[in-house]
Amino acid sequence: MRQRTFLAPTLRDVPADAEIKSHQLMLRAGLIRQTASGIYSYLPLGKKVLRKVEDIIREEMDEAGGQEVLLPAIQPAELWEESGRLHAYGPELMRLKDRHERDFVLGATHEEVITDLVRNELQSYKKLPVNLYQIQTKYRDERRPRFGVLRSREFIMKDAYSFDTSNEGLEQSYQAMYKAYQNIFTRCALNFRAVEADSGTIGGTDTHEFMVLSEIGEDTIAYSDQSDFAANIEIAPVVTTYVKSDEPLKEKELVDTVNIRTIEEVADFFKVSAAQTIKSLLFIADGEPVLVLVRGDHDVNEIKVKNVLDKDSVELASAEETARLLNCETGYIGPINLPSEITVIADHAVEAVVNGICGANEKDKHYKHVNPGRDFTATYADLRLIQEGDPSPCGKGTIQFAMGIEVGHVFKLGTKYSEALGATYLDENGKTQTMIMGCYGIGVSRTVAAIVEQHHDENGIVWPPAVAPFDLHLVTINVKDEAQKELGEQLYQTLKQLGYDVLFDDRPERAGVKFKDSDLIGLPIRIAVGKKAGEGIVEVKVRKTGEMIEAEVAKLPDVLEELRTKLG
Ligand SMILES: O=C(C[C@@H]1CCCCN1)Cn1cnc2cc(Cl)c(F)cc2c1=O
Ligand SMILES: [Mg+2]
Repeated sequence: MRQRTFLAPTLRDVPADAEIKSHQLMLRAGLIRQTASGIYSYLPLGKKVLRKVEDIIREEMDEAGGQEVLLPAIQPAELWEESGRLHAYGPELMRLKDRHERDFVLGATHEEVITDLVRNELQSYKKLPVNLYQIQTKYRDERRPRFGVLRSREFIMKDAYSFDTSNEGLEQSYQAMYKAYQNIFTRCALNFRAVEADSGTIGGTDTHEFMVLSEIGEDTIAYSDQSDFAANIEIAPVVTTYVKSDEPLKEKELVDTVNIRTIEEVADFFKVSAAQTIKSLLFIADGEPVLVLVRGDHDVNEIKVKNVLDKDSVELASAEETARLLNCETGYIGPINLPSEITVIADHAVEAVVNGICGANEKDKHYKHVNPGRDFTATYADLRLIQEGDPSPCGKGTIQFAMGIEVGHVFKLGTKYSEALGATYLDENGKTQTMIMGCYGIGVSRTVAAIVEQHHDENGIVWPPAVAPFDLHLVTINVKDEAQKELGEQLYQTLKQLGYDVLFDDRPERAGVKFKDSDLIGLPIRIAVGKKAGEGIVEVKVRKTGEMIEAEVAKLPDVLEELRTKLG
């Protein structure tokens, strides 16, 4: 490809609203351009990388027994009505009407569509198990799109769906996908971890997220420093055991605490550590008020609260709701003298508090010498966020944190959708059975951004060869010099005949501009045709290491072959 006509508009300056390196570099190197908030156009360089990642995904999915399909982005609302999800999603699910005023949704995911297809086409156990996948654009109207294509409103996903006749079958499908994901992200040269995760709105049981380690990741991974345990902090179990002090229980006492609201203020006022205080948060779970207690030095894990209560929606009560239900403001609420309709659940750590402090459900008042069991009752569960230094739930080592970008998510769905949509088959005894499903997603466009996050330096992107938009960057330094021009043109043909995908910088630009653009675009190897063209000598540079080699043109094929083997 000749750069003179190639659409790769590079930018010298960092665009103002691009906060992270991958967003900045994908704009500056001419891979993407924003069309609207959270909506991007892929220019040729970006599209070529997308295709490389997609091809790696296809190879591994096909190898794992997947069959590629393509499902519609415009989905009849009736299917979402059948699954019960049409009204479960708010504005994030984009909706439209056709010319006949019929309702449709823009595909945020495809459980309904694929289950509808399978229920119509597969009726016998002989045709199962099956794994169908697609690589397709998804639409989710994120409230706050950010970080370029990492969190956009239109994005490319590989989504796969497996259909089995037994839980053992599902386990095999799940493991096959898990292995395929490990291969995919390894081939994309990503440093990633598979972590135990929460199945969220989709339901189902086991689920793992594939996280690319990165400081700008939005997810917190809790991992053991002495085993391969790793989990999204949302579900990482706390196994700490608490020893109750044997100090004598003192009489509960009501204390004036004017303007003393936060845990820090309370601990400071009573000259105790935060671990001596009880933090109370009022939640509304499917419309019912629930008071959640954690020790003052811990934080509530809202996903654990939701899972323990087994409710569809669990939200922190607003200040108004708190005032209405407890007749005081949030800084003074507590588990004592509660209206009877309010359930109290507490983290295990609270049970071991002796002579603690908590809000008195009265403005400017706290109780001290509070003792769980004597002064209030609660149902105890693991409700707190795990912290660095906590013992690992696997029993070996202690927990450390790392930030991650979720690029993959695999789920055991079970019969949630096949039940709702009646995807059944006749088993070997002619009995009707419900198919057992799994679903498996990869954020393809997000993976491209994650690769840039992990593969760049101060001069620009450093593409791993397997996903680079071109294999080689051939640069004629001075196109006005006959010898350089001639050799450049000749090498362009030779390298293409050797099977290399070559970006040829034949532009009448100054050397400095060409080298800056070349480092920014970041192809693995650059061949510069310069002053020694007359002697048949070119300069070969390895982008990743900066290594420079002067090579005779005749030896270039061998030099490149050697580098290709070394670079992988
Ligand atoms: O998508 C999944 C589960 C798996 C992920 C892998 C591939 C198949 N689906 C979960 N999820 C996430 N956000 C959503 C957003 C909207 Cl607006 C929606 F309507 C539905 C969903 C939704 O279902
Ligand atoms: Mg996910």
